[in-house]
Amino acid sequence: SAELRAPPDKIAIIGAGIGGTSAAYYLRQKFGKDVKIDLFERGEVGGRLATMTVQGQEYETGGSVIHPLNLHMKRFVKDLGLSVVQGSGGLIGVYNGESLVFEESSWFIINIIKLIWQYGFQSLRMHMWVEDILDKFMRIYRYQSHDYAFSTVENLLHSLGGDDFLGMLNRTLRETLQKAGFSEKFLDEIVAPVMRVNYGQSTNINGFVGAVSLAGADSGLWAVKGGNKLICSGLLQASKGNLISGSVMYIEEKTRTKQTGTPAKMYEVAYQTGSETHSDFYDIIVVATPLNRKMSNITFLNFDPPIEEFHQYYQYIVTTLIKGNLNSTIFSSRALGKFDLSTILTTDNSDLFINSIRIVSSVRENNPQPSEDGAYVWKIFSQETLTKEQILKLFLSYDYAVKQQWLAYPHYKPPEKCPSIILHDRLYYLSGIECAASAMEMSAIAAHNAALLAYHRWNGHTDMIDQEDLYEKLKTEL
Ligand SMILES: Cc1cc2nc3c(=O)[nH]c(=O)nc-3n(C[C@H](O)[C@H](O)[C@H](O)COP(=O)(O)OP(=O)(O)OC[C@H]3O[C@@H](n4cnc5c(N)ncnc54)[C@H](O)[C@@H]3O)c2cc1C
Ligand SMILES: CC(C)=CCC/C(C)=C/CC/C(C)=C/CSC[C@H](N)C(=O)O
Repeated sequence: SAELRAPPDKIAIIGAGIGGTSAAYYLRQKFGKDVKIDLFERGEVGGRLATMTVQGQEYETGGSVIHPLNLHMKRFVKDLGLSVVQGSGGLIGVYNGESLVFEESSWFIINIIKLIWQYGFQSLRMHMWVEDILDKFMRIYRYQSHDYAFSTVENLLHSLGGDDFLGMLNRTLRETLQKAGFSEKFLDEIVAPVMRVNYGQSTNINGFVGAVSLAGADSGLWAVKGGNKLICSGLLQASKGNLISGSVMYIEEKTRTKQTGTPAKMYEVAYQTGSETHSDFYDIIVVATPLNRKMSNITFLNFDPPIEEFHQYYQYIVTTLIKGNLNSTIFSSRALGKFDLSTILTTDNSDLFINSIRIVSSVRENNPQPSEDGAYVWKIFSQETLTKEQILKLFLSYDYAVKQQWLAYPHYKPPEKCPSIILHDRLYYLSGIECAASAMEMSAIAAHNAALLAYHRWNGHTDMIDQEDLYEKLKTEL
């Protein structure tokens, strides 16, 4: 086996969302029990995995659904002894501002006939297109289980799907699907509404995130019982990481004399807790938050060459939870009691003030439970905060409304140039993977990769980084 250097004394992780906490978990696995791991978090553990309470029950307001083939998330749930709840099915409709252009039926066979009648076999072809991409995407688990790491997001994607995967970053989903022969009607009425509910954007997002978004409309989606953020607190605990509640302000490289008496290059992390400023020194840093002024506001001081400024614009989205009785007549002429849709998606129509609205279950239930008067909790995604007039238009009556604003995910604008993972010698950036696609599993994959990369670079194992033709090489291994 390859020779190992003494492990680092101290590692800092900035951000305790799913990216930061899974990085702590994998770094502990790689570097062993003696390294001190500090996680800096200025808000809540969980980050964009968060819940809000409506009349005593908690509901997801950020990252909510997990794909059945998201193997890191599945593994965390198993290792941490958590339970899952299955995504409730329910019927979906698509509203274009005037009428429902597509409406699911509770009869499976009627649905199939409807889909074929309206769109031919495009729905089936779309399913196969996504499945093919997912199939290649799954190669990452094999690479990571053999400890291989990548120094750029582009190298990682190339190892999974070659030039086709990189090409998807450079073209819009619409262009990609048009080339594949999908009709404008199908793109407008089925694909665009899925992009709006999942990423609050149009079909002009890059093809890769488009495919992830379509996977997010697959069946079998699940969530963590009690809230997805339980994974983050669980990983933090399992990794024996030390949580520091504070906001990191700057990082600077300095030469320090270690306890052994030898001088070493270390990173100073300066952070604020309340009105006090503190600082500490680290051998390795993993940045697990999007690096831009609005989101993390971290300055890199005196680096030579300087660390580039990141300007990725993040999409503003509002999640509103409302317990009430929907005024279904604005979507359909069907009598109030006969309206049976539980999700309404919308087409790309700038006159619409919502992206989607759907009935949700609390974090402890498999199925949504109405109150005695038949009111459900509805989750609405919108580009702006809903006004009282808009809420009154949507609901015949409502008891309660709460909202959460997000800079949710990158505003995708292909061609995408992904930020470097290696920002400096021992300074790693995990959130750059969101340029390809933002999802819980993407952050977990980036975290595993960053931990492997940090470990191999620390030990000089360059043969474990950016290996080409990995798929072919590993095919022959047992
Ligand atoms: C409304 C919404 C719905 C979504 N739905 C889904 C979904 O259904 N499925 C899915 O897979 N994904 C979904 N996502 C995406 C998913 O939530 C994110 O991709 C994922 O949670 C990102 O995790 P992260 O740890 O990389 O980043 P974050 O969760 O953003 O974590 C970064 C952390 O760093 C902290 N931080 C920032 N700056 C500093 C600083 N200077 N000092 C200290 N701490 C700092 C922040 O407070 C934050 O907690 C959704 C996102 C949103 C917003
Ligand atoms: C990373 C891979 C291969 C799959 C992830 C698929 C997935 C779960 C995508 C969802 C991404 C996302 C940002 C969803 C936001 S909204 C979620 C849900 N539709 C809701 O209404 O709350």
